[in-house]
Amino acid sequence: MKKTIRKLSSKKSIALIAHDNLKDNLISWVKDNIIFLQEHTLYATGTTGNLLEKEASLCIHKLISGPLGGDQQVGALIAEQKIDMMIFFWDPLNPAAHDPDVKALLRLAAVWNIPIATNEVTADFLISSPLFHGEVEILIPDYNEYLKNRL
Ligand SMILES: O=C(CO)COP(=O)(O)O
Repeated sequence: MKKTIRKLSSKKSIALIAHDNLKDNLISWVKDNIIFLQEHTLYATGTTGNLLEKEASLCIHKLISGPLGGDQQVGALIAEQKIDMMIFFWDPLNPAAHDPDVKALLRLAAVWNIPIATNEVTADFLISSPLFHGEVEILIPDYNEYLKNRL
């Protein structure tokens, strides 16, 4: 597929998500990195977002809780190019009722080529990258070209 360039500005829109067994880990990671994160626009699925607001006093755009559609909402925002990066503390050891939604979310993040971390160590790598703090160009599907070829 033909690609085009998308610019991620230095102020990024970041989705924060954690499965239940990893919510405490995400809360401490966010607290540890609050000085960096508070510069950006933050989104989160329902429970994660409410906990982060309470525990880390951050202002967060809270979506619906994951099992009730929140993962799909994040996926839709990624497809609309409204999310620049995703930190998802994903639990690989526990099956969830909404696993198809999680898979769909990860797929859309790959399609739209945004940086994602699905564990804490990768989140550390992302947040300590110079690219996190600056403007970045990424390659994404050229939607206009894609549509032109199909019509
Ligand atoms: O289920 C989730 C991710 O798949 C997260 O949803 P909550 O933040 O509502 O727990």
